[in-house]
Amino acid sequence: MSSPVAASGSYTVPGPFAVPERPAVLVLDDNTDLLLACKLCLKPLGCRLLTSSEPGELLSILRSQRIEVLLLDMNFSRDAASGAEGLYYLKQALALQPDLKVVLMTAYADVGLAVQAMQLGARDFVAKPWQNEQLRHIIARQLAQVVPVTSFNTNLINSSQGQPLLGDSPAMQQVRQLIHKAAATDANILLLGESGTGKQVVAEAIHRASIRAPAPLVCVDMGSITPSLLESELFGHKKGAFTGAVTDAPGRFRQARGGTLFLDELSNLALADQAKLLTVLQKRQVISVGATSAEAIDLRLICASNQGLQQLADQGLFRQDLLYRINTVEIVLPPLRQRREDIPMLAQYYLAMYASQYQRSGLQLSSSQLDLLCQYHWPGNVRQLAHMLERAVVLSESSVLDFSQLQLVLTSASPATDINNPNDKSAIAPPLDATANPDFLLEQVEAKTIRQALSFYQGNISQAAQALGLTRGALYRRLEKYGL
Ligand SMILES: Nc1ncnc2c1ncn2[C@@H]1O[C@H](COP(=O)(O)OP(=O)(O)OP(=O)(O)O)[C@@H](O)[C@H]1O
Repeated sequence: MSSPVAASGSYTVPGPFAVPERPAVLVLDDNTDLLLACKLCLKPLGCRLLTSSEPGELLSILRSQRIEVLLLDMNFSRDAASGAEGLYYLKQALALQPDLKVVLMTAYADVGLAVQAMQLGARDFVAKPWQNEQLRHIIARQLAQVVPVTSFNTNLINSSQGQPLLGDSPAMQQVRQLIHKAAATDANILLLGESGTGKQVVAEAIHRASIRAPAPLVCVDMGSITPSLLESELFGHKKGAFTGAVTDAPGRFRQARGGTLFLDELSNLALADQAKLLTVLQKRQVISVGATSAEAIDLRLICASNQGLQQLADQGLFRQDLLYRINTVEIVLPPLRQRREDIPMLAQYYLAMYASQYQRSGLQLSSSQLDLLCQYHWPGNVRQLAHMLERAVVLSESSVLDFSQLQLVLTSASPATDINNPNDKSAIAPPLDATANPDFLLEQVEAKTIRQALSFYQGNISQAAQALGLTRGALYRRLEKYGL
């Protein structure tokens, strides 16, 4: 890829991916050291950066120039800790510029304040002290909403604007370091880890932190593509190439031109299709179905799998040469039960997010309930935790969240397990108790069948969903419901 960074430092990606004007981020904090740290941290995003230590200047800055994102401290006066000043300036800023994307800087304990701020219109918050990578992702996520990258309206492409990668445990710090190193290169990356550990979040983070960020990130769930259409979906087709090909279609490789192609659930690829993918990667050229000439491709490839691809290669189910081609950098996402110290932060984040979304102010997480969350073994990882918080926010009748209404077995902590290891069954939750209420028998049967399907397909969500006649989304909802 030719470098898109011009001498001025502005992005000049040609063609449809050009960014018309650099958006501006204003950082407002009375600590000048922190302002400098923010400048250095956010510089790689390529946006215009303004800083001010004078909250009184906020409105005049907003009146004098276009600001897209405001990173706002909550306390300015000496010894102030209530956050009232931050809320005051937040309201003022949004009254003047309602589409301003405000990210607040809070202390960890300020979850109530963060909820209040998000209800007033703040878009996100970042807990101090932050990891640089985390702050960059949070701001990049807001910028992504004002700098439209080319998007393709199909169900194979994730339309979300991204999710900050949370977690400061030693395991996640190692992941961040790898992301940082890999993002700076154009290397192919393989993301491994159980379902729900954040592989897609990491893929988005790598894309956003890379030089290819202004171009599209195209996500393809290999498990959801009909095998007979795979070649056409990935490489495109010419009009008339087969019945139903009524127009030319570019295919995902071309759609990701200049950017990143994320192939999720790669273990679902049949051996014959693996050979085709390998040829494309070796030659760095694609040929549409029905076309006669090849076209060069320029993209970064990120692949993901919740099954160990080396194990599959050892069993002859995955091509070793393809594995070597895609795993230049390999990042293994740890299961949540192996980084329990991240659970409070994740729980608070999702509590604030869903409380804001469902307009439930004043919700609290008691320390005993938080302990329960920290003890649970979370076979569905962060996805399950997020769903659990959402459900608790919706169902809770008092201001203190209560997880007892949820049909999850939160009482027993299971040992650390590896879902990629077929011999390791301890990630499976204990069975629900039918004797407590015979009406649940039908649900028991459903839970058991799902467990069997998961065990049979060795944790492969797409294959299990297909075998059960469910969409992946419907299967995820059931996994969460039964605590599987
Ligand atoms: N570190 C994290 N910080 C914040 N949210 C996270 C994190 N990891 C995962 N999530 C959330 O959990 C959910 C699942 O994440 P994601 O889709 O990235 O998992 P995955 O490993 O790709 O799962 P699958 O293998 O099933 O596709 C998403 O809602 C995502 O936002």
